[in-house]
Amino acid sequence: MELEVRRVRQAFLSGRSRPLRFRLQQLEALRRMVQEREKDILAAIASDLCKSEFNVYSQEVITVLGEIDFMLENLPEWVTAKPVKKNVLTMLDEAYIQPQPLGVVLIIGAWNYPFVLTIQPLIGAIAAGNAVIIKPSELSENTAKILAKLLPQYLDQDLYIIINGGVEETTELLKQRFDHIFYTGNTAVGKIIMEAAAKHLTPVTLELGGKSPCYIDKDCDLDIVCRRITWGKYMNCGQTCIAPDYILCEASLQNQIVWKIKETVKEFYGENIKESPDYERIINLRHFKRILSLLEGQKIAFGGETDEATRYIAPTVLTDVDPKTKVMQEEIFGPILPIVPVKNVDEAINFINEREKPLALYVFSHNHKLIKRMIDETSSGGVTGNDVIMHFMLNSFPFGGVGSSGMGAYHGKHSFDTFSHQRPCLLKSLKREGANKLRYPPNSQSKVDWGKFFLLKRFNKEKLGLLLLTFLGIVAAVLVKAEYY
Ligand SMILES: NC(=O)c1ccc[n+]([C@@H]2O[C@H](COP(=O)([O-])OP(=O)(O)OC[C@H]3O[C@@H](n4cnc5c(N)ncnc54)[C@H](O)[C@@H]3O)[C@@H](O)[C@H]2O)c1
Ligand SMILES: CCCCCCCC=O
Repeated sequence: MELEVRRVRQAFLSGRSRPLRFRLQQLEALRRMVQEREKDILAAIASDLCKSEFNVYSQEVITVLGEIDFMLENLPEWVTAKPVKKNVLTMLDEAYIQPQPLGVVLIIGAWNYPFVLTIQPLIGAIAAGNAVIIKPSELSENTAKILAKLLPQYLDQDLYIIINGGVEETTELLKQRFDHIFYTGNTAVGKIIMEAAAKHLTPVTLELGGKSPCYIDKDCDLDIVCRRITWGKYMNCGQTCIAPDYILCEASLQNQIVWKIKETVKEFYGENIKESPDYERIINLRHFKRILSLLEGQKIAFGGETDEATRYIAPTVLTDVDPKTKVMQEEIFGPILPIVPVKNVDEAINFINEREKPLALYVFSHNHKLIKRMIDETSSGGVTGNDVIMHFMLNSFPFGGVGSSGMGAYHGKHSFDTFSHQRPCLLKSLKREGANKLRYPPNSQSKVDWGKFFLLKRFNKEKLGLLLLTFLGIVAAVLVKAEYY
């Protein structure tokens, strides 16, 4: 590992990842890889998650291609230095912010959307001019293999390398020094990553998980609400970081919600869900057993059928769920949807605020004020009102968690910023030394007064015009004198 990281660092130090033209070429090459090897990529992801190729394309590939296009279009503007507002002390200087690459970045991907969650941060890291080590999740092994095969065929082989492996390899990798670590996965491992990063004072972006609540107000169109929730909950068999984890609603709505979700499940996946090309499977036996254990002691309103051999768990809804039970203590990350009755919106807000900050929050209501109130009085990584998942799709939004659901964010310009250092650059002249006398010792009351005048704006406004004119006169005189000599 040490040798590999050193090789990548050497490549970064060569400076070739920095020019805009090079970054654009690499992003174009990545786009070519996705387009030319689409079939191989679709097949690998489809086999990891028992997913139809249509679903792979619309859930992962489209986002990657959209992100590359967005970067190609905007990067020339983002990389340019931005002049900043100046103060009296710097009014004659050049002052700007220059985004610069951080250096060697480690990206650790997750298995549930193994392509987009690995490649989308890579796009940002390349765009910002970094060298990158990519560690895909070992659980989606076919995607990890195809990435290891294809990336070196299209991208610079020294600047962007892929290291495959599990916990042992990741642990070894984390001993090395990076300039940024970008991790997607569960909160427990997030803490391991942060601890390892702290040893080198390496900044981290942690894209973690949590229990994302869904509040359904009684003033809403339940048919539409249940259709949207059903789509977001059972997509990828519930293995989506921003899937609605549980529903909060008044008890009187519970039966209708159950019935409408049941009908929608039938409409989406047919009578025989196992046969549906749109219904995925649980990634492995460990997760399958973990999810089954969440059903113990619960009232199953519908669903609950399982098949260990194929790791099938039917879309399931639980009613009258006690918040103290296991299903409400950990992120479900599977196709089980508990409904927890609450008295009203106040109780729902308290319920959310008493728990860890979720990655997403969903509120359904015709009442715009109620949605705004929910937003104002709670905290979560992102919010969508009257829908689910959709805030992930808008790349002008920063995507990320807050509190235990993560830190930092990415997508679009936010990715570029995450992987850049915003370097303040102040360029002064060696002339005009007279104007600097104010800050050199010996200090005095009059210098302090002038400092207050210029920097703190503690002045009598009526005299401002006169003083400003005097000051400009002095500056002009100093300038003329400096040029003359
Ligand atoms: N915020 C997001 O964008 C996002 C996206 C996807 C998943 N998630 C969250 O991820 C979780 C599910 O993914 P997961 O954690 O099962 O993914 P995972 O098991 O694939 O782990 C993610 C990465 O961590 C590495 N890893 C695992 N154990 C490790 C250890 N002990 N030390 C060092 N590295 C280790 C793995 O090799 C892998 O590359 C859920 O909580 C979900 O909400 C979040
Ligand atoms: C179209 C759905 C994409 C959702 C990606 C969510 C990333 C977290 O798991």
